Amino acid sequence: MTEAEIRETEPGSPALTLQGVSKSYGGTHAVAGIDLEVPAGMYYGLLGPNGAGKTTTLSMISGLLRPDRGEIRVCGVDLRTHPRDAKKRMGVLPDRLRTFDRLTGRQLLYYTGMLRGMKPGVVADRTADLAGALDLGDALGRVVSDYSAGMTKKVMLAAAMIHSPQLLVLDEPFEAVDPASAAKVLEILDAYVASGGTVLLSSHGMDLIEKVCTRVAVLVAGQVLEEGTVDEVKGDLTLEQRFVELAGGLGEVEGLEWLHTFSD
Ligand SMILES: Nc1ncnc2c1ncn2[C@@H]1O[C@H](COP(=O)(O)OP(=O)(O)OP(=O)(O)O)[C@@H](O)[C@H]1O
Repeated sequence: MTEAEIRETEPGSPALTLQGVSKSYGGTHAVAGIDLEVPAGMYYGLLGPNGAGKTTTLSMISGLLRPDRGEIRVCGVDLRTHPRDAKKRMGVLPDRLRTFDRLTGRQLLYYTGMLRGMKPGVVADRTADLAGALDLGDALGRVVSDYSAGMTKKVMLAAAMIHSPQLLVLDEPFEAVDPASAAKVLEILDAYVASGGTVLLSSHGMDLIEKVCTRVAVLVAGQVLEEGTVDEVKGDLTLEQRFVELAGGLGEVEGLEWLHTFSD
C-alpha cells in the first residue's frame, strides 16, 4: 500500500479491532478471549486493576507478544498475516522503558526513523520539532541511560510519533512526566487526535482518562467487564468510583494490626 492509501482511512472505520484475543503464561490466563473495537480519531482508554492484563493486551497489539488465539487488525490490516503493514500504522510507547539506551537521544530518534524507512532529512526536521515541543533540546546529545525517567519517557514518546502513525499505543504515558511536560504532551496529542489520529492509552490516572478519553474499556482478570463512552461506563459515579466498583470494591483491610505497634 502507498503512503497516500495508508493515510486514507475512512472516517469512522476502526483504528483497531481485537476479536477473541487470548494469552496465557503457563497456567495464568492473562487475557481471556477479549473483543475490542477502537474507532479512529479519538482517545480510547484501557483501564484495569494491577494484573488485569492491560500490558499483555497492549504488547499483543504492538506485536511484541503473539496471541494464543484471536485476531488483531490495525486500520483493517491483519497483524498476524501482514505484520509490517500493520506495524507501520502504529507508534508504541511500551510499559517498561527498555530501549537502546547507550545511544544519545538524537541517535535513538535517527535510528528509529531509519527503521521506519524515513529519509534522513525528514528525521532531522522532525527530531528538531519533537525535541522543541517536548523540551528535550539540551538532552539530545546525551546518552539515554543518563536521562531521568520522565526524560526517557519523553524521548520514547518522540520515537513513537516520529513516523506520524495513524494509531499511538501508549502504556502509562504520563507516569514520571512532570505536570508542565504532561500538559505539553497532551497538547501535541490533542492536535494529533483532532487531525484524525487515534490514541489508545492505558493509565491508572482516572482523572486524566475521564478528561481526555471518548471511550474506555475496563479489563478485570483478563476480561472486558465494561466498554462504552466514559459517560456510559461511569453512570452517576466518578470514573474512579466506578473503577473501584468494577475492580471488586474496597473491602476491609485486616491483619495489619502489628503495623500500629511500633518497634523500638
Ligand atoms: N512474562 C510473564 N510471565 C508470567 N506471567 C506474566 C507475565 N507477564 C504478565 N504475567 C501475568 O499476567 C497477568 C496480567 O499481567 P499484565 O502485566 O498484563 O497486567 P496489567 O493490567 O498491565 O497490570 P499493571 O497495572 O500492574 O501493570 C498477571 O497475572 C501477571 O502476573
